[in-house]
Amino acid sequence: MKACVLGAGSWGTALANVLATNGHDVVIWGRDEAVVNAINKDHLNPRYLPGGALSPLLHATTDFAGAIRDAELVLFSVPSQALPVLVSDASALISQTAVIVHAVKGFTRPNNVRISEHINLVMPNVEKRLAVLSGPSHAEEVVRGMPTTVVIASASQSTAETVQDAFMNAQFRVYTQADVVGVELGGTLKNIIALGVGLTDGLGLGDNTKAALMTRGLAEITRLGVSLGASPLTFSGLAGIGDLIVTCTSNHSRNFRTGRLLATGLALNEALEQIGMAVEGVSTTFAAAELAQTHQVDMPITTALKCVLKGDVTPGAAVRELMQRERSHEMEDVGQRPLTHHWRFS
Ligand SMILES: NC(=O)c1ccc[n+]([C@@H]2O[C@H](COP(=O)([O-])OP(=O)(O)OC[C@H]3O[C@@H](n4cnc5c(N)ncnc54)[C@H](O)[C@@H]3O)[C@@H](O)[C@H]2O)c1
Ligand SMILES: O=P(O)(O)OC[C@H](O)CO
Repeated sequence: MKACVLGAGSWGTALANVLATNGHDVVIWGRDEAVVNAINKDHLNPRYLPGGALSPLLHATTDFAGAIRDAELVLFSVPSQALPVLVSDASALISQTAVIVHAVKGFTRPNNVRISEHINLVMPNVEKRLAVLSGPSHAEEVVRGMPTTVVIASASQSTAETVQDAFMNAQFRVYTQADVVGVELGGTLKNIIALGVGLTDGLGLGDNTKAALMTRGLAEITRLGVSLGASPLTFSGLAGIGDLIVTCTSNHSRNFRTGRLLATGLALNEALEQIGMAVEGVSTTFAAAELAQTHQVDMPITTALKCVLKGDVTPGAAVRELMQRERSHEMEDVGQRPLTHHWRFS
């Protein structure tokens, strides 16, 4: 299969490498000439994946149109903020029969639209050729061939299976799913919770706190997901709890590490500069807080984190506020729960 990967950062490089290892004819497009040259000459991407040896069959280019031309599979793998321009630029170049995949974990801003929703708006009639790749998968481990499982969701079973076949190998196991909304939202919303868990780690709080945030975080992202049309079951799968675990417990996670840096007193822009890569959880926190308001979904952790990111409250005060809300029944909020808590600082 002739495949084109748009985005030569950590995830685009790791996924392109999986396709190249599987024997596909892969070209990866990047805007940074130094990264492109390193992939072609040294079979490395030291800027984004230090030490990860790449397949010598993987070819990189800065020629956007040339990369897309004749591709049977086009994969978008850039941060969500870069996605809309890229989709607009690529839409007229992508073949009418190509399968389109995206691996982006975020919303478009400021309208808070899911990425596949955005692609469907810009490229009408692609829904049956469009798939989402998500799940617990740090690029650093994928490029080293560590056993990894992901999920491909599409409105078309045949498209999902085509993409499954393209990526699947002995180290990279791919499941299919029909719940596009749930798979997209699971991978996107877990980043909020990873930021929060990183904050508590940075504050020196314990494992009880992390487990509480992960569990109650899953409850609230599921509530929002269900109100946006996702199946609650998807949140107990790879794109839900699977990705939540890997992001909240790993030093590879840029979201987790950003939270930890914020707890040391760094300003948000300083923390993001230090990470130097996509930290989707920041814009996702604001997007989710707005969606929660619109859909009247109770998301106390997201609301507290939004206030911390805005600098309206310290991380310690946010934890205290979360712990001292009015008493509640754990399973009362499996479905949608109306907003009840009035935030002092929201
Ligand atoms: N890194 C991972 O392990 C991982 C795993 C799963 C999903 N994701 C998701 O994949 C998406 C991409 O993240 P990443 O980890 O590759 O980020 P990254 O920071 O490692 O790389 C981003 C890449 O996008 C490029 N880019 C940024 N702005 C651009 C623009 N305006 N136009 C063109 N290219 C631009 C950068 O040059 C870089 O090559 C994110 O939504 C992320 O959540 C990442
Ligand atoms: O490094 P993060 O926090 O963007 O997480 C990467 C992946 O989404 C983990 O599945």
